[in-house]
Amino acid sequence: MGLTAQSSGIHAFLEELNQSSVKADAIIALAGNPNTGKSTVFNGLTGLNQHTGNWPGKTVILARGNYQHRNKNITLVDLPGTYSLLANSADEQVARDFICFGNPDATVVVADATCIERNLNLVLQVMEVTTKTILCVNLIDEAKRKNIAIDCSGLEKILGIPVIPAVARDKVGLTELKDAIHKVAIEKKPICPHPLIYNESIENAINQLQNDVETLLQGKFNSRWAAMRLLDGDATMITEMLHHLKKDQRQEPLAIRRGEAHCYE
Ligand SMILES: Nc1nc2c(ncn2[C@@H]2O[C@H](COP(=O)(O)OP(=O)(O)OP(=O)(O)O)[C@@H](O)[C@H]2O)c(=O)[nH]1
Ligand SMILES: [Mg+2]
Repeated sequence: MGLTAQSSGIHAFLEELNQSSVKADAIIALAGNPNTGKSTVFNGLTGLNQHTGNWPGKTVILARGNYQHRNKNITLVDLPGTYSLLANSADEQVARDFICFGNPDATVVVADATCIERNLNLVLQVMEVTTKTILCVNLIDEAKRKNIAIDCSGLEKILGIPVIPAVARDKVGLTELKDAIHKVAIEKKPICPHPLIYNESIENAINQLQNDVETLLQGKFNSRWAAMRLLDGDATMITEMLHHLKKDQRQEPLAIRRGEAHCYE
């Protein structure tokens, strides 16, 4: 596919996904801190049905692959490892842009059970962008070896999202993960991530901006999260949002559909 300045990045990647020979019933982002086992989860789910390519316009390699579960075709996108959505590197920008603007049907964050606190930073950020977040707590075997026990059902209650324990290297937990993805991305099972509440002055500033931001974005992406990025003065994010809005005025959104935001019980 020929690339132009306007078709580089997220839009070109979505066009490529759209033109893929396998038509997806759902597109799932696989995110997480570096070295948490994302690719092991990806390989465990997709087997040999994979394709690796460059993110258009950047020297970042991305793998995407497919699997079938309950007669549905699921496409997984294995994103580069990232500590934060407040992107600094090209890798982090790619992961951020796909989660924030690619509108995946669900985002699975793979976390390392041996250092869950550090990993939860990204989980909380993803939950601020999308309600359709699933947490996969991987490396449970390593955690056990270190006498660390993770209370996944407790985490599920605190966060308000599905939490699936896994040992991806031994394919443990992958069926449960596929079931969770099915519920969120295909059945549109309601999820209500518990929102992070900031101190009063920050919340006031967000509230002041959010209505105007909502008018501008018209539901294209999360207005609370966009208002926070404006308050941050995150220049690369603001540029990307503007680019995304201009692009949307010229053409209809591509293959990725908007899901409904509901509550997970
Ligand atoms: N013990 C154990 N090791 C695992 C598990 N899952 C993955 N690993 C190992 O952890 C290492 C990193 O796994 P990857 O799948 O490459 O991790 P990643 O998140 O894709 O890494 P980056 O793409 O570099 O961010 C590899 O050596 C895997 O074999 C697990 O559940 N238990
Ligand atoms: Mg990897």
